[in-house]
Parts: sequence; C-alpha cells; structure tokens
Amino acid sequence: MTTFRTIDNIAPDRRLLVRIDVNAAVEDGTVQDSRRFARHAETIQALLADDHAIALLAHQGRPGRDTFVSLEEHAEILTDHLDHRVEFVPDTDGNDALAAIDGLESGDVLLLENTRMCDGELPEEDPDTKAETDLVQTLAPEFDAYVGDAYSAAHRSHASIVGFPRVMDAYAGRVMETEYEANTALRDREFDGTVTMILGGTKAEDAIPIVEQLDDAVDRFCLGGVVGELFLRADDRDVGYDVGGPELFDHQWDEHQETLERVLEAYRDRLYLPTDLAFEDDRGERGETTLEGVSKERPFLDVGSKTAARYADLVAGSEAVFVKGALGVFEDERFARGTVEVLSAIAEADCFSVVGGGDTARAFALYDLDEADFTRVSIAGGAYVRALTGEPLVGVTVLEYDG
Ligand SMILES: Nc1ncnc2c1ncn2[C@@H]1O[C@H](COP(=O)(O)OP(=O)(O)OP(=O)(O)O)[C@@H](O)[C@H]1O
Ligand SMILES: O=C(O)[C@H](O)COP(=O)(O)O
Repeated sequence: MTTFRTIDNIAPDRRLLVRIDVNAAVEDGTVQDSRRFARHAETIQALLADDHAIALLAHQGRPGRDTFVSLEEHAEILTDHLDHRVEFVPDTDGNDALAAIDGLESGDVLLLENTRMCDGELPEEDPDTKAETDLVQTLAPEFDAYVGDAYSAAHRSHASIVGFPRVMDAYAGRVMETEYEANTALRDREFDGTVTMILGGTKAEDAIPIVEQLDDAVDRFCLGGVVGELFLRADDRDVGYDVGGPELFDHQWDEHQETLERVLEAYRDRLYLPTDLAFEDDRGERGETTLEGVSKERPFLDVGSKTAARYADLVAGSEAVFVKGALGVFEDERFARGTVEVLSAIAEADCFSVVGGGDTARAFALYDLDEADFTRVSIAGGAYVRALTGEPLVGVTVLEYDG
C-alpha cells in the first residue's frame, strides 16, 4: 500500500516547487483549456491557503510535434481558473528563472517554461540519473520541498517527475493523491458480466500492450483512432496516412509492428476492428467507406457509422466499460460521431464505466456529456491504463514514504 506524505504535512509559508501536468490540445496554435487546469488549480488553491510561495513546473507536447509550444498561454488559463495571477517565466532553469525564483514571496505563483525544452528532461532514465541533471541540480536548492501533482505524467521517468524527489523532501499534491487512489481501486474490481474496453487515441505505446496485460480482466476490445488503424494495417489493410501530417503512423508502425501482429493473431476473436472509416470528401464534408475502399493516400479521421453503431451495441450489453483514447478526431464535429456515439451509449447503459485520457475527457465539455452518467472520468491517459494493469508508476513510487 502506497503511503504518501501529502501537502497537508507541509508546514506553512514554505518555498515549493510543484510539478503539475497541464499538457493540452493545441488547435490552430492556441492552447485549449481542459479539466487538468481546473484540477491542478485546486491543489494550488490549497497551497495558497497555507501561504506558500509557489513555482510550477510542467511540460507541453514533445520536441518535433506541433503541440510542442511555450507555457505562456497555460499561465493565462491557470490565472483564470485560480482567479489569482500566475506569472509566466520564459525560462526553466537559467538565470532568468533563478532571478524570478529569488523574488518569490508568500502567495506568489510562477509558471516556469516547458520542462521539455531542457536537455536533461526527456530521455527515460532511472531516478538517480535524472537527479543528476542540470534541471534538478539547479532548481532543487532554491526550494524547501517538491510537490508531485502530475499523476497523468507519472508513467514517465523524466527529470521533473522523478529527479527532484531523490534530492529533496517530496509530497503528493491533491491531484496525485485522488487520481492515484481512484485509479488503483479500479484494478481490484471484479465483474460477473462482460467487460468491454474501447481503445483509441494516438498513442500506440500506451494502448497496444494493455490487450495482453488485461487479458484476464477484459473480454473484448473495440479499436478505433490511430490505434485502430495500426491494427487494420497489421491485418493487411492499406491505411495510416502520414504524408505531410504529424507522423502518427509510419513511425509507430515501425516501432510496434511485431507486437501489433502478435496481438492481432493471438486475440483476433476478442478484438473488434473498424469495418468502415470516415474521411473528408472533396466538398469538405464527412465521407465514409468500407474497408474495400481504404487507401494510404488519404487520412481517415473517424470510425464509420456502422462501426460506431456496432460498438454502441457492444457497450449496451456490457457490465463494465473502460475507455482509453478517442475513436476519431472528435475536436472536429464532422469526425466526432464514433467517440460521441459510444460515450452516449455508455452514459445510457446501466454499467460500471471509466473514461480516461487527457484529450478524450475534453469530449465531455464539447458535446455536453454529463460526467455524472459515468462511474469515473480520469484526467490521466497512459498513467490510468498502467494503473489498470497494475504496472507501477515511477512518479508515484518516488513519492512513497515508509515511515
Ligand atoms: N484517426 C485519427 N487520426 C488522428 N488523430 C486521431 C484519430 N483518432 C483519434 N485521434 C486523436 O486522438 C486524441 C486522443 O488520443 P490520445 O492518445 O492523446 O489519448 P488520450 O488517452 O485522450 O490522452 P493522453 O494519453 O494524452 O492523456 C484526440 O485528440 C483525437 O483527435
Ligand atoms: O498527456 C499525457 O498523457 C501526459 O502529459 C504525458 O505526455 P506524453 O505522453 O507526451 O509523455
């Protein structure tokens, strides 16, 4: 059983370095608000009530992706949620950051620049190695304690997640505490009836292994999104458009081809693949095609209507449904049908239901879905599925306290 020291154990009026996860969607260059901001604002609010001086660390996107942007807009969104100024510092661990930190006073909140702009942050290495990075060595001496609140990034062994707890007092924030408890409890649930998992989104490394890992717990997997198309490719279908796009397919295919083919072969009778797909036609409207009409020459942006209806039926007959990732680019109304139809079917069904994924959770606000119709909606994606499989989260382990 994990024991954390939480922010309730910190004496008032300290200088705190707080790692949050406000990794967000970026549309037309604009950072989109999400439930992650609201949830972390609750942690910050609680820290402000204890007169702490706060510097926030967070990441956004990955180098090479168009979502890899500055955190300037994130500071504005957090300011709105908190109704308290969050000052953006366009530097993470250089002289400008140190000068801003030096001036921090009780009640101040700073947001330092994207941690993934620092050299030592990203490669996944063990916590002791990450503790040696310039980021950790430079910032740690400036603070009394570290607060780990980035539950949704706790599966990443990155410097800002695992390095600081090695060299300074570390505490779990409110998001870390509540998400950890709720998601870990899910693992121990047992169901008499059919358990269905909807697996979509863009992150193959998060989605593919869980088919094998949840072998005993899940009866059928309904696939969609980029993940579904990768499985279709493993089934010899000519899909997965990358030309000029954000490189979601070829790179992930090269990395995971063997696993995709093995999993498809071993679980074929329990994996439901899309039987039709949607695309943008010449008039800019939603077009659909069966698998006979697919080709790598065009992007497919949603599962087709027949697939959506079939998945909705499967959901309706389930005792429990777990969702990770969206079935299509739901942010565009033309390609929201798969995701929204399945989420609506879950809302209407009398089943135990959990929806995870930082991006996927946005569909609730966009399409007026009511969280109350679901058992739980997590702001975590990769960390949530790892909690389901029982795989330890390194960013949680480093906060554990035996005392
Ligand atoms: N066919 C597709 N092509 C491109 N993008 C897609 C497709 N289908 C779904 N998506 C995108 O997948 C995103 C959600 O997937 P992601 O893998 O980020 O999952 P998540 O579980 O919501 O998030 P996270 O793991 O980041 O918390 C959505 O923003 C959606 O636009
Ligand atoms: O959005 C997420 O799932 C987390 O912030 C982790 O981001 P990553 O998948 O880019 O490491």
